[in-house]
Formats: sequence, C-alpha cells, structure tokens
Amino acid sequence: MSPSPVSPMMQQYLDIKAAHQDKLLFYRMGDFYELFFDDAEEAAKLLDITLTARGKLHGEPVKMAGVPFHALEPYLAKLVKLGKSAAICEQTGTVGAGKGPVERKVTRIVTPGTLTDSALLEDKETNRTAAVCLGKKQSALAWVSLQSGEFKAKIIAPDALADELARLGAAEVLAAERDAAAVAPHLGGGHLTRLNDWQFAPETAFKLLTAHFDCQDLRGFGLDANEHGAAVAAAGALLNYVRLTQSQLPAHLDGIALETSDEYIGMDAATRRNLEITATLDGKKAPTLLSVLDRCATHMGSRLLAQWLHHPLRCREKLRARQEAVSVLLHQPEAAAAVRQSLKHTADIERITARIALGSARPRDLSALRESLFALSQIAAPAGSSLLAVLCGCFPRTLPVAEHLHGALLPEPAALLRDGGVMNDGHDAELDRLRDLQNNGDAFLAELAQRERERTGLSTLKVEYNRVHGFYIELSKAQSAAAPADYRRRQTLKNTERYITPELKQFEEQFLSAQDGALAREKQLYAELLAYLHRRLPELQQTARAAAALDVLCAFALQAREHGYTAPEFADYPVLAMQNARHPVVERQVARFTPNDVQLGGKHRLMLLTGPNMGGKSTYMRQAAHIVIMAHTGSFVPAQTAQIGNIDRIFTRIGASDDLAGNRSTFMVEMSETAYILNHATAQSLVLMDEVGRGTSTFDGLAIARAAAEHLLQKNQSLCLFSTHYFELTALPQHFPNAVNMHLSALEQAADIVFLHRVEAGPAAKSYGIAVAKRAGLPARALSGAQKYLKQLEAQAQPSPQHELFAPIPEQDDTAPAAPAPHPVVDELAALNPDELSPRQALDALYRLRRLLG
Ligand SMILES: Nc1ncnc2c1ncn2[C@@H]1O[C@H](COP(=O)(O)OP(=O)(O)OP(=O)(O)O)[C@@H](O)[C@H]1O
Repeated sequence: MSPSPVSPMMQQYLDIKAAHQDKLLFYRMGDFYELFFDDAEEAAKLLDITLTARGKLHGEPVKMAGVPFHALEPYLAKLVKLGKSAAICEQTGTVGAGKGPVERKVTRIVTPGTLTDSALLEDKETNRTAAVCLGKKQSALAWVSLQSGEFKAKIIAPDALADELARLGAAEVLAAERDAAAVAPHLGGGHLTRLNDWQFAPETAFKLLTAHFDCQDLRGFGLDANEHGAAVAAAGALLNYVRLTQSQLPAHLDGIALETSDEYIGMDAATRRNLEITATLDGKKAPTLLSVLDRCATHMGSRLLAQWLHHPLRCREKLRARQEAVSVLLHQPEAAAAVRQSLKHTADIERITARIALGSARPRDLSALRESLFALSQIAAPAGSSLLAVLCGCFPRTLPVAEHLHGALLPEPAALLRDGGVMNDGHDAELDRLRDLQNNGDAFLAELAQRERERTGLSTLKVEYNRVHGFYIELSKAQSAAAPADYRRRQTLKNTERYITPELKQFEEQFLSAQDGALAREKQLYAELLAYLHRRLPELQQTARAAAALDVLCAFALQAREHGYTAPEFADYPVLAMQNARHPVVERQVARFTPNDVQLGGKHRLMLLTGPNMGGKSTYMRQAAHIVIMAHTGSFVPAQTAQIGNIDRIFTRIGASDDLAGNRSTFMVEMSETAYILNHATAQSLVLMDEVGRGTSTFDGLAIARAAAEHLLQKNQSLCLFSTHYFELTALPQHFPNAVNMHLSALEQAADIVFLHRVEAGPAAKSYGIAVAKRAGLPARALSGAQKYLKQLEAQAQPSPQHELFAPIPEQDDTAPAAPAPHPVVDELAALNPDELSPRQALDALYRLRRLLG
C-alpha cells in the first residue's frame, strides 16, 4: 500500500522544520502556535502543556502541542532559561489568497544570547552572546550585546577561556563543531551552540564584517586580518549568527572594538565568584557588591554598574575624570538631586534603541522614549567636571528627536499598532481627513438629514445606519410618495421606505474605507517614524550610554554621601594603604563594623593573618579586594583614606567548594586554584590566600601553605594577604623580612570569646577554636572531650614542628639515609682475593672474619 499523501500544510511545515532542525518550531495556525512531532513532545514536557495528536502521517498520529498566540512570550522566556532555542513561524500571506496553505515564514529566532524582547530579559542584566575560535596559532573571543550594541573581540590565551566567559557572563556561547568539546567545560552557565566549522572561515568572516561596517578593512577598529585572524573569525561567525536569528543585521551594531588584556584589572572565574561581585556564592542576587552599591535610578545604570564592577578600569585618566564627576555631584547636592530626578523619569532607552534598530519597537516604547528624551534635555551639567559636561552635552542632541516624537505620536498611544490610535492628530493631513470622516460622521448625517428635510419638506425624513444595509434615508410610507427623483429605493419595510442618494452613497464609501484607510495610513506613518528614528540611532545610543554613565556616577555620589566613602588615591608603585577601611557589604549587615587599616607595599609584600575562627580574617581580606575594585570603577571607597598602586590582577583562593561536575574534590579545587595563582600572579597583583592547605592532613597542609607563601614572597612578589590557622607559619617573617604578622584580636571571657574584629600587629596568641565551637552549640560532652584531646596533643607536640619547619632545607637530597661507616669485616672482605688463596688460607681468613664479628 502506498503511503498516504502528505497534506500541503504538513508539507509546508516539514519544509520549514527542515531548515530549523535544532530549534523548537512554533508554527502559527490561527490563534495558536503549534508544535509537532518531537518538538511537541519536548515542549509538552518543558512547558507543561498538553500533548495531543492531529491527523496522521504515514499511518502514525501526528503529535501536537500548542500555546495561544497572545501567551507566547512567557513560554519563550521559560524555554530560553532552559537553554533552548525557538523559531517563530508566522502566517505572512493573506488567508485564502492562493490555493495552497497560507504563506508562512520564520520571522524570529529566539536563542538564549540573542534575546531582545523586553518581556524575556532581566532588566538589570546584560545579555551577551560570545563566539569562541580556538586556533592552532591563536585563540580569540568575540561578543555582542544586542541590547546595548556592544560588539567586541579579544585575543585570549586558550587557558583563559573560562575566566573570560565568566567575566562576560555570556548566556550563549557559539563554537565551531571542531572546537565544541574543548569549549564545553568552560561555559560557566552559558549555553553552547554548535556551528558548522565553515562559519568560522576567516575570509567569509572578513567579507561579512567589512560589508556590514561598509569599509575596506578592519584596521580602523583595531583589527588586523593577519594579526588578529582568530578574532576576525569569531566576530564574523557571531555577526552571521545575529543575522540569522534576527533576520537582519541590526544597524546599532555599528562598530567593533578590539579589547586589550591590560585595559582592565584581570580576575579569574573563581575570584569573581569568591568576591561575590554580582552573585553570592549560593547564586543569589543579594547581598553582593552590586546589590549594595546599586542606587541607580534606571535599569541601564544598574547594568552599566555591573559591567564596571566586572571590568575594573586601569586607565587612570578615565578614573580621575569619574572621581572628579562624583566629587562634583557630592558637593553640589541640589544639582545632583535635580539630575537624579530627571533620570527617574528616564525609561530604558538603551533597550528601546535596540528595538528601534531591530524594527520591533512598539508605540509605548516610542512614547517612553519621547518622555525620557525630554526629561534628559532638562539636565544641566553641574559645573566643575569635564566628564559631566561631556555626558550632559549629549542630551540636547536628542531633543529634536523628542520634539519629532511629540509631534508624531499621540500623548498616550495605544499599546499595539494594529488597533490604531497611535499617531498624533495634526501630524499628517491625510490621517486627519480620514479620522475626521470617522469622527464627524454623526455631524454630517445630522446636517444631511436637516438639509434634506428642508429641501423636501418631509417631516418624517431620517438618516440612519445599519450593519447590513449601510446608510440610508428613511421615510414613512405616507410620505414616501413625495420622495424626490434622486432618491433610489434601497429597501421596503411594512411602514417605511429606505432610500439612498448619490451623496449618501459617496459618504458611505468614504466612511467605511476611512477606518481601514486610517489604520493603513497609521501603519505607514509609524513605519516612517521608525525609519526616522533608525537614522537617529547613533545619537540615541550616545544619549542612552551617557544617561547610564550619569546614573552610575550619581549613584556613586549618593553612596559616598550616605556611607562616608572617600576618593581613593592612585599610586604608580605597588602599594595598598588604607586607613579605617570597611567591608562595603558586611558593614551593612552588622550593628557595628570595626574599621581596620591595611598596609602592604614597600618592604612588606605578604601579610600573614592569624586569629580565631569568625574573627574577621576573610572579611578583612575581601574588603581590601572590594575597595580595589570599587576604586577602579571611579567610585569612592569605604575607607578614611586609600592609596592604591597599579594593580594588574586580583587573585583569590578563598573558601571550600567541590567541583563535582568537573570531578574535582575540595582539595583538588584548592590546589588547582593555588597552582593557578603561583603560576600567574605578578609583582603588581593583589593575591588573597585564605587558609591554603586546610583541605588535607595537618603536615601536608602546613608544608603546602609554607611553600606557597615562600613562592609568593620570592617569585611572584605580589601584594598578598595570607590568612592561616597554622600557627607555625607565623615564624615566616623571621626568615623573610617581606612578610609581616598581623592578627584579628579577640578576648576570652569566662570560657567564652569576644571578637574584637580589630587587626593588630603580630601573630595571634591562640586559636580559640574550642571557644568558637562552644558558641556554635557543640554539646558539652563533646566540648570537654575536645578540651582533653587538645591538652594531650599539645603535650605530644614537643619539639614544636615550628622549629623543624623553618630549619634551613639542606641543599642535598635529605630523604636518602646517610651511608653508615663500613664494618671492619667489610674492609677485610674487600681486601681478599679468593683466586689467590689456598684452601688452607681461605679457611684461616674465614676464622679471622668470624673473630672480627666478636
Ligand atoms: N571588622 C568587622 N567588624 C564587625 N564585624 C565583623 C568584622 N569582620 C567580620 N565581622 C563579623 O564576623 C563574621 C565572621 O567574619 P569572617 O568570616 O571574616 O571570619 P574568619 O576569621 O574568616 O572566620 P573563619 O576562620 O572561620 O573562616 C562576619 O560574618 C561578620 O559578621
């Protein structure tokens, strides 16, 4: 039996699906988006929607699941969060226009990294897609944010991939099939999308990029096709992907920049995590450095602040300009309050601008843009800061756009263009005429009725409308005989006659077409408005960026005022000197925070930090790193004074975590991170080492901690805060003058412990571990046991391992046992030559040897 024929619609579906194998295809059918076959099954599971069947294909029921068209967005959001991509297929033809099924096309592809719809995006997060190119000679990364128009590339060391992706927080990572296996372990939460190898071909990439930027080569962007081949390949693959998912190349991606590795203070993925910059260690959004600093009035500001915190800038000139701006805003509170007031009335114009670039901006986006541009144009730059002058100088340039929108859009346009009611009265003569026809229809009909009654003298004459027959003039049966000659009968009822006149007919045609005409005209005018805004994209982007930066600077000033932050000073030599420094996050969580000084640099490179558990060691170390990061965003810092040298990278080895997915134990993670630091830290790096070696046996751990500290002092020479519970390590400064002992103070009172959280010179006197355990609620029996064992251990620990630990290590291999002095029997034996001995002499020798043994 031959297989049953495939219906034309199913054929259309199959053809479209063939081009989108790796995505869930949402196929528009009337008021629903339907999914079929495996897509239906997967979507039913992921979205918790009903799986049904519709018809049969080759004898098998066709599985189907669907979502109502108006509820699509939340379902897409859910899918994208799960790392899935979807192709949205719309009906693009007119229903019933041809013989076959209505024409359909994929108009939108939604992937985790290329979202632009506001409903699917987190307001305060930047969504990025990155493309990775791992070459034999060179590896590179390119990334794009469709909301902000950021498009960048960077040459990277292959082992820096995970850190770079962590820095960017890329939601989606594109890699060639050949590189996918190497890239997969480093995604850091992003989703991997595999592309064909050819998409990364450098020539194709170069052509696409130069065509898009309309230039001959890319050197103007700092990209040399020969020198930065991998970056060009990654950028090209990425741009092509954007084109495919958006069905166009967005105009706001109007340039690409090559990022260099010394632009920002480097931080590896573990450091970003440990410092809880934008997420806590358990993945929450608060309390983090961002959550306490974010006093921005706009979402764009919040996103930029997150970006600045993850990219601490090294350029002193730019930092000083930001500091100057913060200082001006701080000292002119009224002017600053006025700026913030305007910012509060500013919508997310960065995202609106992106939607204009992609042609998906809705009427309310544009009215919000209009109000925002007006609000921004009110801002006067407070005097005294060149940066504020530059930022505020952008806003008047978009005032004409606001005015144009004011003229073009109704004060409160409808949410959707399809309902009309978007374009303003007085903006277009034709639209006004069509609207007049609709609005003034009643007046016209009343006037016509009046005129006709006067002309005919017939008192019962009325002008009416019904949906079936349209407009008509109605006369009573009695008066119908006197109807003028130009009245043509339209309908006869029992008591009345209905007529039409050429004038009424013409009005009817105009009226009925006015509604459609007005809507069509509005659509055309809206398209023209979008085209106008498209031409203004560069100014709009500039205004959006300026507003975001201004917002962050205002937030910095606000924080500085409310929390007594001060401007840090930058030095050109390695130094970290802070007076009365505080932890920006912890100080908001405790009743009284104890400020502490930090002094590293000059002859002190490594601070060995001891003190009880819960004494504040981690807090102290982290606060130093936080202050360095904050200083490099241009923010003021929580310290009375702070002097910070030229820091190139921050490294941390803090906390314990298993990497079960990566098949690494806690200790293995600890050692990998330590190894990474010892191999990469420079004399300009800030290194935080928190209890290195605690994940293994005491002696192994102590030995590793000592070796790591020595390596840092002698080889890396970094500025290092090194906390430890190995009291033995506190002898380090006796051997290395670059190391200094400090401790977190505590008092013991009636077998309890009082944490003073004050950093003082010298090593800690005790570890107070048992007192802390008591506070934590260890049962009394266990506590007294612990006390007993501690006493035993202390008694056995003679001589102290400290002494041996710091004894000089012999040059030679001291693991081989010393050769014992040879025994006289051996010497005697060695002197014998058995070949020269007679049997008698041999026997004598044997007796002699026996005697020698005694
Ligand atoms: N300077 C300070 N002022 C006030 N409270 C502080 C200060 N430093 C730390 N604390 C408080 O002490 C708690 C413990 O601090 P922290 O985790 O830094 O101690 P620790 O010495 O690293 O402990 P452990 O050795 O057990 O890891 C913090 O959560 C905070 O509540």
